[in-house]
Amino acid sequence: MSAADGPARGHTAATLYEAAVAAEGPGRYAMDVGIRATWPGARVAAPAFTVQGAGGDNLALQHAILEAPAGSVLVADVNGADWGHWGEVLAVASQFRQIAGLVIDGGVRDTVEMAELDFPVFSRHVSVRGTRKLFRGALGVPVQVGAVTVHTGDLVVADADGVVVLPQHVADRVLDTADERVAKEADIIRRLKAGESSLDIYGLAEAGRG
Ligand SMILES: O=C([O-])CC(=O)C(=O)O
Ligand SMILES: [Mg+2]
Repeated sequence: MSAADGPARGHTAATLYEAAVAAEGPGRYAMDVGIRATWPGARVAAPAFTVQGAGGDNLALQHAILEAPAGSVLVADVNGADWGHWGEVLAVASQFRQIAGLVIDGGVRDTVEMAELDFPVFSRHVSVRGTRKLFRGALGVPVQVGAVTVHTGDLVVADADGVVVLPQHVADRVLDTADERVAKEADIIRRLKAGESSLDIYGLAEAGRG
């Protein structure tokens, strides 16, 4: 488990999504599938610091880099706009301040450089078009990102499968449920490797017979 996995105890986004549904019932725990890792292997698990910006402008993001606590992940709404709001320069600035990554409902650029920097970024678009720097936006306010309302302090876990957001008041319960789920799956995998079928293990042999 790397330091970046600490707040999520090393659990994946998919495990935490299932654990959230099991522990809390149906809800919007996952961003829509349009918000994706911008480079293979990108992952982040950290508390959110929210940014309300404007499409085609990255001044709010530049302020957020200075305001966000070390260890947080920036979660930004720029209205889904397909400009390159973020790139190598802002990633380097963020790393200097120990910001853990970026999730943005909009576009970014310099994705190869961000992979080389090992700076995780999740975005709706990748775009070469640069932005204005005029709108200071609002920091730390609730934002709508990937169809989820995100508050500063929510636990964000993002990987190759997508982005999960856990409000602070449910995070511990969901993490405990995820621990149990992983232990159960380890046992299922052990039984599969011993030759049992998934239908028998899950009690599905007669399912769907009508
Ligand atoms: O400079 C910008 O506006 C965005 C960018 O490409 C970078 O951060 O490298
Ligand atoms: Mg650039």
